[in-house]
Amino acid sequence: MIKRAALIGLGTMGPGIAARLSRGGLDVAAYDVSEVAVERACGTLDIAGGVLDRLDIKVPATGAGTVRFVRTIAEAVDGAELVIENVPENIDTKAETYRAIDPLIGSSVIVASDTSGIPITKLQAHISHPERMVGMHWSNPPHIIPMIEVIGGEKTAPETVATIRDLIRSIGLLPVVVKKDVPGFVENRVLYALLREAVDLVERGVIEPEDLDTCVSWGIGYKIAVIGPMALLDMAGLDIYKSVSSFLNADLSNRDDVAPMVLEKTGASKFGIKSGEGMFSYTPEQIRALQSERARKLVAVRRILEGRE
Ligand SMILES: NC(=O)C1=CN([C@@H]2O[C@H](COP(=O)(O)OP(=O)(O)OC[C@H]3O[C@@H](n4cnc5c(N)ncnc54)[C@H](O)[C@@H]3O)[C@@H](O)[C@H]2O)C=CC1
Ligand SMILES: Cc1ncc(C(=O)O)c(C(=O)O)c1O
Repeated sequence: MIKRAALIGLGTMGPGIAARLSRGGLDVAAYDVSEVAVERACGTLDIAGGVLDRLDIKVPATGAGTVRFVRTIAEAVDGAELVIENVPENIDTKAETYRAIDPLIGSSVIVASDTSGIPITKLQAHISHPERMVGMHWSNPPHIIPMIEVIGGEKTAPETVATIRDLIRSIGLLPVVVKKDVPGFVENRVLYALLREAVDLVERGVIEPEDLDTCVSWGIGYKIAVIGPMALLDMAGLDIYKSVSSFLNADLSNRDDVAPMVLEKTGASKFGIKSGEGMFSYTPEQIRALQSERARKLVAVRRILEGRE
């Protein structure tokens, strides 16, 4: 079983992934090109650890692993059996990272990408042992959300997929193997179908952003955590779905570019929480309060869904 992992990229996702892997018994060497990112990651590890305590995530009998922050990519991958690439969602940045790693690792090392949806087949073109490359798509916040997609590209060996699936399972997480390497895999195809429609409704003035969130969170969201989409079809009745989809599908957003509202905001550096303004505005105090309130609620909901309270 894999014991030593390298984590490359410590932005939004990295610290939570490091915390969860070490709680599962892995020793993690963590690296980022940005000193600021490393400092922030150091600061958030303990917070993530506290959340894992509240989730009752136990350490294995062999003991907890460690997180070691290192200064070079070579130190990070030295001795690692698994390298998790977690750099920005840009194929050139990812390819550059693989080129840096490639001469430093042996042919038995698995390289996993946390890409949100770039096909693994495209990524593995930039590495000399493509059979050892796999998608390992965590969901944000990664120390709280237990599901991880596992995706093989055209050249991924089935054993590589099986090893990552088994690793995820062995540390108490929920692997879902995606059978075809489609862009966005499954989670983000479903999420982006929802987000495209949500952005379109707000942009067309059908609803205010706050009301859109109330509608989706208390209508669909709350329900869908308990009853998944396939089960929901049976609960509603396929006859109803047939009738509604016969007129509604044609009216849903089929935009195939990025919505103007999103281009306008990103053009003005309004990225959301990371810049203090996006769809909504946030002060630093509000961000801290929101993050702890969200973690508290997600922990409580997860404990109930797992039948622990
Ligand atoms: N933000 C999210 O909700 C989710 C993101 N992902 C995916 O995970 C990956 C990372 O996403 P985020 O953490 O959100 O990105 P981010 O932009 O917050 O962090 C990326 C980090 O990578 C670092 N970096 C850039 N080039 C590097 C290099 N050559 N070597 C080492 N570090 C480097 C940056 O300094 C930054 O700290 C992306 O592929 C993204 O699509 C996956 C699931 C959810
Ligand atoms: C907006 C958005 N985009 C991508 C992802 C991802 O899973 O890659 C997420 C997420 O919640 O994890 C997301 O919210």
